[in-house]
Amino acid sequence: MDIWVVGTGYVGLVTGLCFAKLGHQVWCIDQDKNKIEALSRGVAPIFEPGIGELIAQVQSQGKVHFSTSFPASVPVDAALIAVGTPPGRDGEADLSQVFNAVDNLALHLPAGTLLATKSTVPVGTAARIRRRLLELGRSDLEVASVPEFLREGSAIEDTLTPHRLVFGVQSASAQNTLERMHSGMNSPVLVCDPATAEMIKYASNAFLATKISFVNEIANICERVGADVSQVSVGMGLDPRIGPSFLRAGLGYGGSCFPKDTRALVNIAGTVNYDFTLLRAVVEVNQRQRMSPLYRLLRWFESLEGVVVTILGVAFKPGTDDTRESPALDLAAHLISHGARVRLVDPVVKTAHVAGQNKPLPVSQDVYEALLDADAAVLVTEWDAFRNLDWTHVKNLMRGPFWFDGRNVLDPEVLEQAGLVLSNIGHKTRSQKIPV
Ligand SMILES: NC(=O)C1=CN([C@@H]2O[C@H](COP(=O)(O)OP(=O)(O)OC[C@H]3O[C@@H](n4cnc5c(N)ncnc54)[C@H](O)[C@@H]3O)[C@@H](O)[C@H]2O)C=CC1
Ligand SMILES: O=C(O)[C@H]1O[C@H](OP(=O)(O)OP(=O)(O)OC[C@H]2O[C@@H](n3ccc(=O)[nH]c3=O)[C@H](O)[C@@H]2O)[C@H](O)[C@@H](O)[C@@H]1O
Repeated sequence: MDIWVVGTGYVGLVTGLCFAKLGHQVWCIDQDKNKIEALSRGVAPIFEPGIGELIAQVQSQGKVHFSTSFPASVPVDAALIAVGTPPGRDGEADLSQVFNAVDNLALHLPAGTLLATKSTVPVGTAARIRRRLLELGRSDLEVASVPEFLREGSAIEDTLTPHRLVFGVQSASAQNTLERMHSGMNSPVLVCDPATAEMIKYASNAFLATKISFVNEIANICERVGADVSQVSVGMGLDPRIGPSFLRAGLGYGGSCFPKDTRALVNIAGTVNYDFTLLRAVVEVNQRQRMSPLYRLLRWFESLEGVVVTILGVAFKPGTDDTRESPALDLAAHLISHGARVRLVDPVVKTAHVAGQNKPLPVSQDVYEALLDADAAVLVTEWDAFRNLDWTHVKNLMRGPFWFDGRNVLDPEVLEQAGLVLSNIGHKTRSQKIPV
């Protein structure tokens, strides 16, 4: 099949490459000239495991093409919209990129082509797209919703072998086009109407976010009653009705999707006069959770004026260079506003945009250099590179012994043997010095 993918970000690029790997002819179209130039030279504009090799493979087979404009006289069976849907002022999804893409596609797609959204869009967007196409005199295009469920860091595997495919369609021919497009993927398929498909995407992200905020609340209570949240999670997860995933307590969820999609769903509910009380609480808990290292540091130092704090991890999770809504950036901004001197270290992120700073902050790639003369350290992102440090060397490098493990991946005993003091989330504090 001939497929156009509009938007070559974390979703569009991986989607386009994976369809090319499945044997389709794919055009990846993006308005960002730098991205397209890099991709045309075989250079990935994002960090994602395996992406460089996949670009090389499908480019050498002539299966993928990159362009800033819509190709003329090129056949196309389906166009996928994978542009951004960032949060607007009240948390609602800003659909300007989506409708810009729709307007452009309306000028270029031949009659009968399927136009499907991969972007996460509010319920009712497919209907709005259909109305927009009618205004533009394009009632001859099919509209569908094919939400994307990939995770950054395992995006290629998630795309080639998804846990499920959701086809939100209104006609047998749209369903047929999507089935041909995804043939080769051995995944369960749910066929439904577009509004239901759009809701499945938001409901899934909101539910996962709810699990995370729930376990974080449990963690905070564990600290106060002397229980161990890691074991609580294991114990809960052994029940197949609960399952073990998304029960890792920590600094809460970040990234380009959970924070924005939870707020967008609260907003969607509001537009139909429904107060999504539970999800509002999930969002609030997440925001509060991010601040736990700040409060712990304030109790340890009393004042943070001039205190040097090293933040380990700037990406919102390991395996990606994405810093959107990363807890590290929030924490850095708050520490700086309390007078602390913040150092950042991450294996792949090179600079960080921290609120209140007029230029991006540098991010070191050398963890030992970043810890030299630090008064305290906070692990925010659980990159493997931070798990097995030479702790005696770390102790000798640092000016103070205080560590906060925001992801519960460090062994308190090992750090204590090296003379460090470790505080983490949801465990009884071993050192009397650390108040909960
Ligand atoms: N990042 C993720 O892990 C996932 C994201 N999603 C959803 O997928 C959508 C895209 O997300 P990302 O790929 O992360 O965004 P992104 O910001 O990385 O990429 C969006 C791309 O679209 C391009 N673009 C914007 N308007 C355009 C237009 N009119 N024509 C051509 N190109 C245009 C931008 O230049 C950019 O390269 C969002 O709705 C997001 O919620 C869904 C599942 C996973
Ligand atoms: O819509 C999206 O964009 C995507 O959002 C998430 O994927 P992603 O944001 O890449 O990352 P996750 O692995 O889900 O982690 C999200 C955040 O939750 C945090 N998390 C995750 C799991 C957990 O147990 N605890 C926890 O705090 C992570 O640290 C991270 O900050 C979903 O998992 C994908 O299915 C979805 O497609």
